[in-house]
Amino acid sequence: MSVRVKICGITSLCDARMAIEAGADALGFILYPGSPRYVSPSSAAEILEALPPLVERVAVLVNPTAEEVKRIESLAGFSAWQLHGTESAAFCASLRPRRVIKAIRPPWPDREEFSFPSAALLLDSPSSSWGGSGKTLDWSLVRPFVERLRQPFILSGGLTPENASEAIEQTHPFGVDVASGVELAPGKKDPKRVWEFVRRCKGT
Ligand SMILES: O=C(O)c1ccccc1NCC(=O)[C@H](O)[C@H](O)COP(=O)(O)O
Repeated sequence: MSVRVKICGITSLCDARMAIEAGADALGFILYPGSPRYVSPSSAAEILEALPPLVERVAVLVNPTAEEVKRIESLAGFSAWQLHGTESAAFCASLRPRRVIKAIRPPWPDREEFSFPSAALLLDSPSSSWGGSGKTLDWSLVRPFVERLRQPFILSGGLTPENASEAIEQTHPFGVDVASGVELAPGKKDPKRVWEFVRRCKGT
């Protein structure tokens, strides 16, 4: 099975279409106003409405309230919810039956904590910002942690077209996620790097 690829930090329809054409399985929209890749829920909604089917549409949030999730849900057709802050396992579980992707960073939390079936874990690198840091995760920390996980995991943190193959070989993720490694500038994707990233990840 080829590795699923999520291109994160999409801010325009043009970049969304380009990433899908390149072979991305999922697109991430950062609804956190502090991010240089911020897109408002209403702008994201316009992009989502113009997209073809069979593409995962991921809302990326930092410490949202349940009301905020409901408000965004009423505006835009997201298919998964990526939580990038300090959300508890109980909060993630409270969002069921929505599909939740919980971002975590080393030192890893107790693996039992996030083992409910609707969740995937996204392993990101330690950083002083919430995400999109471009810092590479120490891949040697991954296998010992994921060995007994019951759900799939997504590798992220400093992935690029140049290091993607090695990262996948070392960690065997279900999926990979990239933001800054395929950009011309924060919030603007580089088509050449997106295509090359997907090609390296899927081995095509
Ligand atoms: O990218 C951001 O600006 C961001 C801000 C706040 C929360 C999450 C954010 N990004 C989420 C992602 O899924 C990134 O792809 C992930 O952190 C990896 O980023 P990068 O190291 O730049 O590939």
